[in-house]
Amino acid sequence: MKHVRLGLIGCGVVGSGVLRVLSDRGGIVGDMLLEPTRIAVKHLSRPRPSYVPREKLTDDWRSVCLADDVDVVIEVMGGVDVAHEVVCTALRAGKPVVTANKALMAAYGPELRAMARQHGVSLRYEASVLGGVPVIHALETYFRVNRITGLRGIVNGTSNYILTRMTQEGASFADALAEAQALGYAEPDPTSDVEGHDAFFKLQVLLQVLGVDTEPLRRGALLPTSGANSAGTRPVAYLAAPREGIAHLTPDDVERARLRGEKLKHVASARWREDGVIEVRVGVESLAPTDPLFGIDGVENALAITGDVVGTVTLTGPGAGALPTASAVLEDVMQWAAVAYAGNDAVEDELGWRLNPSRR
Ligand SMILES: NC(=O)C1=CN([C@@H]2O[C@H](COP(=O)(O)OP(=O)(O)OC[C@H]3O[C@@H](n4cnc5c(N)ncnc54)[C@H](OP(=O)(O)O)[C@@H]3O)[C@@H](O)[C@H]2O)C=CC1
Ligand SMILES: N[C@@H](CC=O)C(=O)O
Repeated sequence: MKHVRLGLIGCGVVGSGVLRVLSDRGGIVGDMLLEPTRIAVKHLSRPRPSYVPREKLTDDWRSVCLADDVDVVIEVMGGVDVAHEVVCTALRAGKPVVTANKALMAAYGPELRAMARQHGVSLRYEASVLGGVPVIHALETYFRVNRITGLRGIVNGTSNYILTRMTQEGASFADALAEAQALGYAEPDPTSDVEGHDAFFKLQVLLQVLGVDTEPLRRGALLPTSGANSAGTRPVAYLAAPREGIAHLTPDDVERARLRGEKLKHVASARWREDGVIEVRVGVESLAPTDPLFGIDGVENALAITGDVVGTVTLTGPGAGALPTASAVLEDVMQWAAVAYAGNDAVEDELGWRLNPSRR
């Protein structure tokens, strides 16, 4: 049995979820023994669940990234600036990294992937989009025959949970948000969820996986009235309308949609145009029962991927929460381990093909 030593940076909702899964299974996942050897947190004295090995806690994340007894660094602390330093430190030290951090990947994805390649190590981020649903894996390894022409989804569990509770139970926005926080769905700062930032980050990560230039999105750039054509070889994405969240919605808005037989949903979408420009929208839509996203309720997420040959394929599943996200994090660890320990180079080639133009 192969022994894989994990260094966790962060032990909140997601980090604790990872430790709970490992504790429940005695560390054995497939043919690997996964052992958390070091765990970095911010507040050493904070109460933790019983399955968190307190003797392994430190408030020095750098020592975890550089430790000889850490084979893989798992970044589940959130935020951007320190997380960026964490991931760069680990990659430069030759450690593979698994992260759940979409804010980080939206801002620094291209740089971090390049750094990982330069140092010959793996960087995986399945948990950053759609929680437990393997959508990044699907986009990286499948859809080669198809030219993708559209992505459309409900990609923020907190917003969907709030809107569902308001629609079905008449709950107040504040109560539903408090529930989403208690259930571990919301970001440490839930403004990111309810103002649409989180969904926007996730769409940027997905577009990056598909080789799209997301730099204008990072700047919040709206589609120029002219001259938006892609001059280069890569498609370029722009916002077709300002990003919108759900925080401005009133109970009356929700009720009016319900009386029409519709539901208000927070939807993120990207549409590929013939001229190489991709139009991105992140905002509220009133969905009719015929819409494939109409039945996606609660913390459930969905992504409809449209290809020119297959038509539309929709992936759905739990979009947030400790265990679904821990599942995605540990699947990434196992994906890396399959390459590193089983010598299965084909897996690495599969996962890297779309990001490395020489493999296209
Ligand atoms: N919650 C979810 O459902 C999902 C979350 N994610 C992503 O996962 C990441 C973590 O989210 P979540 O677990 O909910 O967040 P939490 O706020 O629950 O946990 C954050 C953890 O990071 C630790 N931390 C913060 N700053 C530092 C620091 N400087 N050094 C060391 N540790 C630090 C905190 O320490 P302490 O405990 O001491 O405060 C805490 O343990 C985010 O990027 C989020 O976007 C992705 C998918 C789903
Ligand atoms: N806060 C996020 C967590 C998962 O990415 C959400 O609600 O979707």
